[in-house]
Formats: sequence, C-alpha cells, structure tokens
Amino acid sequence: MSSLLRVADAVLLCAALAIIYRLCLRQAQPSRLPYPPGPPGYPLIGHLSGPEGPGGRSWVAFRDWGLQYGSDVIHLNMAGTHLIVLNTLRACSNLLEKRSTIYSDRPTAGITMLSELLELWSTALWTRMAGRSQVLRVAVQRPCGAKISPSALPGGVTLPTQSLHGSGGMGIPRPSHGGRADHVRRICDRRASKRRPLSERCRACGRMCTEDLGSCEVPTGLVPGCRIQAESSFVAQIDMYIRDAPYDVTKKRVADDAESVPDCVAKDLMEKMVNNAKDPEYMERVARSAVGSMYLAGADTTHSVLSACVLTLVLNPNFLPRAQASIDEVCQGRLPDFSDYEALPHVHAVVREAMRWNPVVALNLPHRCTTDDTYEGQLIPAGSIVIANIWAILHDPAVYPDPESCNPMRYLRCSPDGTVTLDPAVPNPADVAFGFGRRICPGRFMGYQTMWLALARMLAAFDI
Ligand code: HEM
Repeated sequence: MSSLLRVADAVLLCAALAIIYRLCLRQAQPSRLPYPPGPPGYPLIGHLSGPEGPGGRSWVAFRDWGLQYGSDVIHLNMAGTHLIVLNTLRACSNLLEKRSTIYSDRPTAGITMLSELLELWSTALWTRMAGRSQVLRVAVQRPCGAKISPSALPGGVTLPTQSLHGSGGMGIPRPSHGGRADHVRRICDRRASKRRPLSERCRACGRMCTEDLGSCEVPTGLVPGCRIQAESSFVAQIDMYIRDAPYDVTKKRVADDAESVPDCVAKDLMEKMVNNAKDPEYMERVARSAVGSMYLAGADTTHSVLSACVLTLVLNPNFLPRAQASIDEVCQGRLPDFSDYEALPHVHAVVREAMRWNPVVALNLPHRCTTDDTYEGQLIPAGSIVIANIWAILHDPAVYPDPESCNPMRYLRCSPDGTVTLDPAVPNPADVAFGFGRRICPGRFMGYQTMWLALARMLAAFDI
C-alpha cells in the first residue's frame, strides 16, 4: 500500500512539475509566435543531456532534425535556455550577418561566465560583445588584415622552409612516418615541442574548451561538480601562462635590444599600441590578451586543417602529381611564395576541400541573441544561444555534390586550352568555416595564408 502511495506521489509531483514548466515556458514567450520547430525533449531538462549524433557528431543530428522538420532553423530547449541551430548559409547570413547588432554576443554561462568571474584575459573568443571585446578584436585584427605581412605569419615566410629542411625535405632524408604529425604541427606552432610547456598547456586548454562546449552553450557549467567548475583553477593558471609567457619573453628582449628582435605581433603591439596609449597599463593587458588569443585560437586550428590537407592528398593520389606539376611549371625549381598565390589553384583547391570536408569548427562558437527577434514568423527569444552548423552548410549536396567524398577537383575547371583555374561557381568553404558577422574569425586571412604557403612548400618538396 505504502509503495503504491509513493508511486502516486511521484506521478502527482511529475504532473505538477510539467504544468509549472509549461507555464514558465509560456511566460517566457511573451509573443504568441511559435518557436522554430525542433524535436521534443525530456520534461523539464529538454535536451540538456545533449543531442546524440552518429558517433557523437551532434552536427549531423542537428542537420537531420532540420531536414525532418523542413526548416533551416531549429529550436531546442536546454532546461529553459533556448538553443537555436542554423543549418543553412541563408539563415546564417540573414541572422548572424544582416542582424549582427543583436546576434554577436557570447553566452553568459559556461566559459564566458568563468572568464568574467576569474577575470581571465587570455582569450578574445569568449568575451561578451560589450566592453573589452571590441578593443581586443581591434588588437587581434591589427596584424591580421586581408593582405597580411609575412612577418605576421606564425613563423614568418621562412618557417615552412625551415620546417621542411628540419623535417627532411629538399634532399634531406624524409621524416619518419611517426613524426609526420609533429612536423606539420611545428609549421603552425613554432613552440610545439615536448620541451615547450606553452604549446602543451594551450592544447590542454583547447581540449577543455572543446570537450566542455556543452558548458559554454547551456548552463550546465553552473551545476555543482561540473567539469568546468572543477577545472576553473586549471583554466586560470593556463590563462595567466598563455597571456604572460610569450609577451614577457618578447618584452624583455625588446628592452634589452629592440633592434635584434625580429618583427612579430607582440613587438608590433608594444611599439604601436601600448607605448602610445593614454593608459599604457590597460593597453598592455589588451596586448597580452591579443597575443594569447591569437596563439590559443590560431595554432591548433591551423594545424588541424593542414593535417586535413595532408589527408586530402593521401585520399587523392592522382591529384598530387598534377599539383606538383603546376608548382614546377610556375616556380621553376624555387620554393613557392605569396607572389604565386593566384597562379597555383591546385593548392587553393586542397586547402578549400580540407576546410569543407573536415571542418575544424563543425559547430560554430555560440553566439547569443540579445533581444527578442522574429524570423520568418517564428520567435527567437532574447538570450537564445545561436549556433551555425558549419558542417551542415559545407555538406549541402546542392552546393557540393557528393559532399561526403573528399575531392579537391570540385573547385577546379579546365579550359579548352588546358589552363586550370578555380571555378568561381563553386563557393569557397573559407567563407563559412571562419564564422559569421561581427564575431567572424579575425585570424582568417592569417590562417588561410599560412596553410596555403605551408602546403605549397610541402608539395614542392615532398611526395606524400
Ligand atoms: C584554419 C584556421 C582557423 C579556423 C578554421 C578558425 C575558425 C574560427 C571560428 C569558426 C571562429 C568563431 C567565429 C564566430 O563566432 O562566428 C573563430 C574565432 C576566432 N578566431 Fe579563428 N580560426 C582559425 C585561425 C585563427 C587564427 C590564425 C587566429 C589568430 C591569429 C584566430 C583567432 C580567432 C579569434 C581571436 C577568434 C574570436 C573572435 C571573437 O570572438 O570575436 N583564428 N575562429
């Protein structure tokens, strides 16, 4: 009897909670407009446990829901937080770009909240739109303009050459198979070596950011015992290290003998931004953050895409000799450089396909909508977390036929006289892979050009 009562109590409690929940949602929806469609979640927690895609690939689940509900925008309830996923370029452009004034904040929970509470400064990625984000973006963008100077590249133009020589290219014995990943990493991250703690710590921080992405999107970071809380002191230590270590080394060298310090981002910021500032102390914090952000956001991403470029070549063995032949023809025995940028479409084709086929950021960093908005008759409430499904856009079969196959030839067209050029009818995945609107990756030109140059030189020196 008593167990029957307990069951009845539990049923009543669930019913009461369900009614309260529905009332709360209705209150939170001041307009009568519906939310965009989406799958029903569990009572109360909605989809808090996270969407399960095949093999944990939630971007596939998001895309499939979009197809199932016939909408390029889907809505999920994450325990009261609205999650909006944009599965098409059209939706991203209409919302994140055309309405960027209200879609450019970052979520207030998870890493953003943590970085505000701990006053972390290492990264521009998670800053809110107001406040220091603007000045930080300006500082990061300074050395990353469309036409970047070679000295702004991670190791200058010479780096890929040095790396190739160091790793055995141009007549020196080829690298051992096991070391290939490390060689590619060092092209993008000069500090990558076992004896360089900065690189290790950045990778650990990157792993944590990725694994805890759920905590950035939804308020699970607030649940006691969540990893993000447990790891907050670890994050704080990493933050200080990333922010201070590279900057301080350069600062000391500049103080000792500025002339002998090669041009680099830290030196440039010190000389042009910090020294002329009204409040040099504040500007120095900004400069430190900018340098830390660039390293944290730029080294691993560039390395990942460059590794995907190598994989693209492995998967397309017939493409390699064509690409090498075009380099031989254009460069006549010297290593490629930026003057060959327009003349080597094969290299662009590999970088583009690597970015499309295996996008390093499959789901964009979360944006946050700051006011209620209406899109095609549906309500996107203020505070919604808005995520662009970059993977889905780059796997749209209407734009990239047979999207699952890795095929760099899709970007090239051959004229009757045999000239190969980039096909302007095929959209460049780089226009999507670096995000959207006011939060678009400020390192996109630096990242793309680093990969292009490194790959061009790899192709000139190696068979893969
Ligand atoms: C292949 C390489 C790279 C890829 C695929 C990539 C991709 C992205 C994406 C998708 C975002 C989020 C954009 C958004 O929220 O809409 C982002 C943000 C960012 N990226 Fe990159 N990135 C790359 C390289 C770099 C490099 C080389 C740097 C620095 C030199 C950099 C610095 C940043 C920063 C600072 C942000 C934060 C911007 C903000 O929140 O306002 N990234 N990146």
